[in-house]
Amino acid sequence: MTVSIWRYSHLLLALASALFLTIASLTGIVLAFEPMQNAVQPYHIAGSEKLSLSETMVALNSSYDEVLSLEIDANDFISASVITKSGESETIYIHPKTAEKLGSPKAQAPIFQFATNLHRSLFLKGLGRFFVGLVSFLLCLIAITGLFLILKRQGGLMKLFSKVQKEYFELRYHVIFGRLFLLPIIIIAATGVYLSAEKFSLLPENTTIHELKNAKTEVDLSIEASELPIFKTIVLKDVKSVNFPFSKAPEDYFEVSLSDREIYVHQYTGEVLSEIQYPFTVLASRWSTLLHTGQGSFLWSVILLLASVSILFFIYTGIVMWRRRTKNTKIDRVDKDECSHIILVGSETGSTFGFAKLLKQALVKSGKSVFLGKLNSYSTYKKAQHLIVLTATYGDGQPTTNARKFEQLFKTVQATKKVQYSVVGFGSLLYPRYCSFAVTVENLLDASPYFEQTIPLYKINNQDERSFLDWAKKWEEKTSVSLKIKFPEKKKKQLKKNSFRVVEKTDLNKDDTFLIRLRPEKNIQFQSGDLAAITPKQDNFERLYSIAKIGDDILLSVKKHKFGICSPFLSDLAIATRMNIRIKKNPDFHFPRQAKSVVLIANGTGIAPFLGMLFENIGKIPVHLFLGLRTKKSLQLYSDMLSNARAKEYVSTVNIAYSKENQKKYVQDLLKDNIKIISETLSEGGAIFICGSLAMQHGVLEVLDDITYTELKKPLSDFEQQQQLKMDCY
Ligand SMILES: Cc1cc2nc3c(=O)[nH]c(=O)nc-3n(C[C@H](O)[C@H](O)[C@H](O)COP(=O)(O)O)c2cc1C
Repeated sequence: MTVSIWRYSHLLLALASALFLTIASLTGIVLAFEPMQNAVQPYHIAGSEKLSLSETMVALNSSYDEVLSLEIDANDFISASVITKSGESETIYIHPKTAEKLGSPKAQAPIFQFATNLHRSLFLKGLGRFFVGLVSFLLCLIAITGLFLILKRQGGLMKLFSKVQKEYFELRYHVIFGRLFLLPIIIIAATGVYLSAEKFSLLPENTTIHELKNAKTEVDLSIEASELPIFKTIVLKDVKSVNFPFSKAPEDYFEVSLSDREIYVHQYTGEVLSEIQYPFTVLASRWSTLLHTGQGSFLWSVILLLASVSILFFIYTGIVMWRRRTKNTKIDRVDKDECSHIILVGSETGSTFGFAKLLKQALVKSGKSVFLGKLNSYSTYKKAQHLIVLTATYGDGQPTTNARKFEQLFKTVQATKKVQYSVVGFGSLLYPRYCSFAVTVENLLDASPYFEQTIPLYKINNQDERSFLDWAKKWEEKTSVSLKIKFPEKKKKQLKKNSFRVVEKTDLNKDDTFLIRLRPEKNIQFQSGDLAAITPKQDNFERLYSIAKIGDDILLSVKKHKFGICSPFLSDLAIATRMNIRIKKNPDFHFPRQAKSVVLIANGTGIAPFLGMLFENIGKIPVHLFLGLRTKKSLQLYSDMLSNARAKEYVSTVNIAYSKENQKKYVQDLLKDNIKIISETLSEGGAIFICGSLAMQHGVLEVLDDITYTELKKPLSDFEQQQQLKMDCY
């Protein structure tokens, strides 16, 4: 079955039951506290499970006038109905060894009574119980469809717990918590269904009845039951309840309920007069109650509590995801034949539509007429000049549901005029066939004489906004159409501002690049690879720079852009100037001191974090640096630090490619010359870090993919899933 069918089933089931599930979860949360509260009552005596029933009987007989019954609940609290020496009838918790009264069972607290009624029947008696049973069944189906969706997303059972693709918060944590709470939720739902089925007598009835043997009546009446061998061999752990004989008459007997069977025992001979093995339905019912209510287990009630909270979280995040998807996929009605710019989208969960809408807005702002549609609606476009395809890839390189017909349509719809095209692939490096449907579309368009490529296929990992802006810049340069794409401001976590002082700054080199060293005025915690968020005085926009930690200072490598704002601002700072910087932790980009080996790949100013990381390599693990620069002179800025690191054996090899020297070389070429280092690092679980421009990242990823396929017979995605690939590109 395709992903979309699972997804729609999951959504429909969830929508159908959301209200009842909310009530069931809220009351479930309240009810989870009941077994927790019970479990901490002081009525359980450690080690009592190992005592024999006979020992407790002796203690009871000597302490009370008469004993009517004994019960051991899920918390291992032992209660007895007794008539005391003063003739009062009482039900009390007892000490199993001394039969001393420990307390009295209390009635259920009103809050738990209320929650139980609402949880079980919504105060609607039979009808309510039916609904609750039905919703439990739907929850089972939701969990099962959810499991399939997670398996599809993660690439199978073996990868269930591997890295989850970076997405917006609600989707990402729907998946992360989904795989964590799936099992408890299935258990809650299945036991709920079982208990409801039982209430509606849908399960086979337990019809076995005791057939009593003829009990001996000529017996020695002086024998104490507690002395009988049978009661000495039964341990309290196995006892559920005991009904003591009504009278001393030999015809009256003990009714003993054990974990797996019920026995009637002659009170003078100990003979088993009848024995019934509990059928499966009784045991299943007992287990369902325990698992559904958490009775007797503090830990399980905590898990039930968390699972109930998680259901509310799934309802909330599910609604956010659904709203996002429907909002993004709403298409406005514009005549396709009137537009000069056609944007066609392949999107499953709506995020690609989000990008397409921003693109459309930017084009409209530039005075273009734009049609935005799905790839499945591909047709002829009378006035089209540009076609831009933005498409995601799903399920091992397949198109999205709304792009499935495109290939067929493209072959049958007869194009009528020449159109410029550009394809943007949205995908994730976690999947072996990265953006492969976009490649299919690119190839189809490329092969058609009616379509002419504006810029080559551009692949975007994890809906990265910076990459989309990079594509837009490239497209803009080629078409001279201004694209002012603005992503909506995200709510940023307010990071603490720290005051820094400029302590060192180099002159600009030939590439207009400089190093700037800033010292915090207070002691602060950060690491190389973290990000410095800098807001220049001239505007209010924050820029992120990957930092090196040198001593306690931060070191930035900055390229001054003529028409930039932040880089000229930094370049103009005088020594000793104070400024505020927020430090954003970037734990996925920290040097792994425990790794067997590390490869660092950078171009230009992307070397900055590595300048700090090298000096963290105190264990002197093999570290190979691959660096792409423009000219030999570009290296001067970093050469002292690199020589120092080499002298201290913090770096094993430094490989540099110059793109503007006679022998033009890029960092990708260096990797091709050092296949062994790359494949060994990956196969022994080491990490590869990439920092620098997005264009470099694209080239490097292609080479790495080739190396893993040819050398290790695995796709690069396998290593991305193992979190061996760490990237910070811009
Ligand atoms: C179940 C599933 C399968 C996926 N398969 C691939 C794949 O084979 N190749 C790829 O590059 N990306 C794959 N992705 C990633 C998506 O293409 C990527 O997240 C995309 O940005 C989603 O866009 P949308 O929200 O518009 O559907 C997959 C994602 C999911 C959830």
